[in-house]
Amino acid sequence: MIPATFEYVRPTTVEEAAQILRNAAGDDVKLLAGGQSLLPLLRLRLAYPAALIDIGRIDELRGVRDEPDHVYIAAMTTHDEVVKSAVVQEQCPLVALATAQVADPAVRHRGTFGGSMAHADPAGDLPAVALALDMTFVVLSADGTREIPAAEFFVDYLETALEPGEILLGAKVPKLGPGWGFHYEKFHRTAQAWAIVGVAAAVKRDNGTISEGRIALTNMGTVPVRAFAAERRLPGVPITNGYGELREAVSVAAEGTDPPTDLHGRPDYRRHLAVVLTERAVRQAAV
Ligand SMILES: Cc1cc2nc3c(=O)[nH]c(=O)nc-3n(C[C@H](O)[C@H](O)[C@H](O)COP(=O)(O)OP(=O)(O)OC[C@H]3O[C@@H](n4cnc5c(N)ncnc54)[C@H](O)[C@@H]3O)c2cc1C
Repeated sequence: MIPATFEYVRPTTVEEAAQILRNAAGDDVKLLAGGQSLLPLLRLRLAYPAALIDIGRIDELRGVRDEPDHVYIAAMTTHDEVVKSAVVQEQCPLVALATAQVADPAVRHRGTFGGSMAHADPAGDLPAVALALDMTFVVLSADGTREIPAAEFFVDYLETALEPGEILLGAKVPKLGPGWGFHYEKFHRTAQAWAIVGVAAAVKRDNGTISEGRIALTNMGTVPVRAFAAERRLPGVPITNGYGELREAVSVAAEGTDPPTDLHGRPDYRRHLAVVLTERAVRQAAV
């Protein structure tokens, strides 16, 4: 289908984009990042904004910065740039591991880190990573910048804590330091498909046991979910070949989730997958 008619503007600075957004208050205006989620919605006429603000030419919204206690990933950094960033690979490898599993190379060259977070698709791979790593989102609002912890950012299906007129500038990814291992386990039909269920795991190892773990689940509800019940059971689990204690610890991984029913599975199937994939993710992260 052909999208409904819309105005198109392409600012070159964040301030210009913010001004256009402010002037358009009340009108249905959308930011256009990589277009990989928004353009299909337009073509299907599931969205028909009066205007699109293309932020693709704003240089200050691109890039990765290595700061003393965090890595800053700017919103318009493409998935491909994130995967290839040496800073991301070294300082926050979970982001690189998960982003490498987003869609296919064509989508990764256009789609952006910030677009994935702002779109907040529960089947998207990066929101769960944001939760597992306790990222902080940096947002430009009418009164200046404000910060939103990942735990408060994803509000509902395709809905975030971003207010109308706000622009996601980027995210701070805390550096977790030595001893941590990471893995993103994704169960999908084909190599480039969306997750039926995904698991982001960060595990701290200490003298042959797990001393701390963080687990977040993709597509187990309308928003990504932290598997706190399983996390609480991880400290003290030995990292051995048998892993009987690990299996026992992660058996509660799906507790508190509300997975969807769709063509790819019912909630009980997804809960089963969440447990199996959590065991795999933690095991991989711990070695
Ligand atoms: C075939 C296909 C397969 C895919 N498979 C996967 C997959 O397996 N895993 C996965 O995680 N994703 C997948 N995606 C989605 C992809 O990751 C997109 O990149 C992502 O969902 C949206 O990013 P974008 O830059 O294209 O944003 P856009 O589509 O341009 O925008 C999405 C939404 O976010 C808003 N927005 C964008 N940037 C900002 C900002 N800076 N501030 C405020 N609001 C903003 C827009 O207004 C819009 O509402 C797939 C997409 C396609 C087309």
